[in-house]
Formats: sequence, C-alpha cells, structure tokens
Amino acid sequence: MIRVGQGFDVHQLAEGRPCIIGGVTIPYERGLLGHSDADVLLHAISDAVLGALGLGDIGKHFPDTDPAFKDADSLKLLRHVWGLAKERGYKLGNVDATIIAQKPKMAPYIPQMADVIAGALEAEESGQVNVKATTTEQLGFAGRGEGIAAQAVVCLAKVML
Ligand SMILES: Nc1ccn([C@@H]2O[C@H](COP(=O)(O)O)[C@@H](O)[C@H]2O)c(=O)n1
Ligand SMILES: C[C@@]1(CO)OP(=O)(O)OP(=O)(O)OC[C@H]1O
Repeated sequence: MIRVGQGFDVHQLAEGRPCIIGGVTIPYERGLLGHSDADVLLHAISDAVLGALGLGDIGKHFPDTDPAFKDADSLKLLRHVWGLAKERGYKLGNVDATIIAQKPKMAPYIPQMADVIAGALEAEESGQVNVKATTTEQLGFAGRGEGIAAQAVVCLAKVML
C-alpha cells in the first residue's frame, strides 16, 4: 500500500538564534524562532510523514506548551516520527521538499540536508530525498526576510511480508 502526506511550516527569522534548516546549521545573521530549534524543513517533513500515516501533526505529538520540547532538536523529533512509520510497517518511497527563503542562499547546504534527512528516514537509495529552495522574488513575508517557510511531500510504501 502507498500512502502520501504533505507538510507545510513557517518560522519567523529573529536575531540571536541559530539558523538550523534540514538539520544543518547555516551561518547567517539571524535564525529561526520557535519553541524547539525551529527547523522549518524538518517540521514540514515530520508533518508530511504524520499526514501519510493519518496521525495528525507535530503540534499534536510534541506540544509547544510542553517544556520537554523547549529548544528540542527537530532531528530527534523526526526520528521519533519515523519510528511511528516503521512500527506500522512502512518504508520510505521518496520525499520532495522546498525551502522558501529570500536569504540565506541554501544551495551550498542542500546536499548535507538531504544526507541528514535520508539518514533519519533510513533511505536505501540515492535520490529518495530531494530538497529544493526558492525565493519569492522579494514578495510577501519570505521575500521581506521576516521568516522562512518549507513544504514537503512524502510517499511511504508498506513493506510486503
Ligand atoms: N534561499 C534560496 C533561494 C533559492 N536558492 C537557489 O536559487 C535558485 C533560484 O531561485 P529563484 O527563487 O530565483 O527561482 C533556486 O532554484 C535555488 O537553487 C537558494 O539556493 N537559496
Ligand atoms: C516543534 C514544536 C514543539 O517544540 O514547537 P515549534 O518549534 O514552535 O514548532 P511548530 O512548527 O510551531 O510546531 C510544533 C511544536 O509543537
């Protein structure tokens, strides 16, 4: 059986925060604000996996009112979400994600992000994880540099026993 999920997330850019996207710390003058480390890309992918499983969203699994998730490492959250998929007998088909940011330039960091995500989702072949980036041509909140968004689509395949 094939299941598909999609995820979308936005975090505000603020001074005095590290810029962690796709599990990679990017040198930049501002970083993403959130209850956790605010890794917008890993949140979108986590939501896409949960969506494919019909299990709600990361806010349901990791409430932002719970001090346990203050400054949480979103890679650990994604690994937990992936555990839910494995328990239910799913393997990764593929993930395709887009980071929506005017700045910083993501391209140099995308291969490392894809490796981190492939590791967390236990990808078995190259090309199962695709990460892209786009500006919004200076339009809207992303274009003004107020925040960064990410969206993701995930396909899961049930392992046949
Ligand atoms: N934050 C970003 C945004 C975009 N890129 C790369 O630049 C290409 C052109 O972006 P447009 O928004 O003008 O289409 C895009 O395809 C990405 O490869 C980036 O690295 N970082
Ligand atoms: C990850 C959680 C939990 O720390 O917090 P945030 O970093 O604020 O992220 P968000 O994408 O708003 O939603 C999920 C939250 O519950």
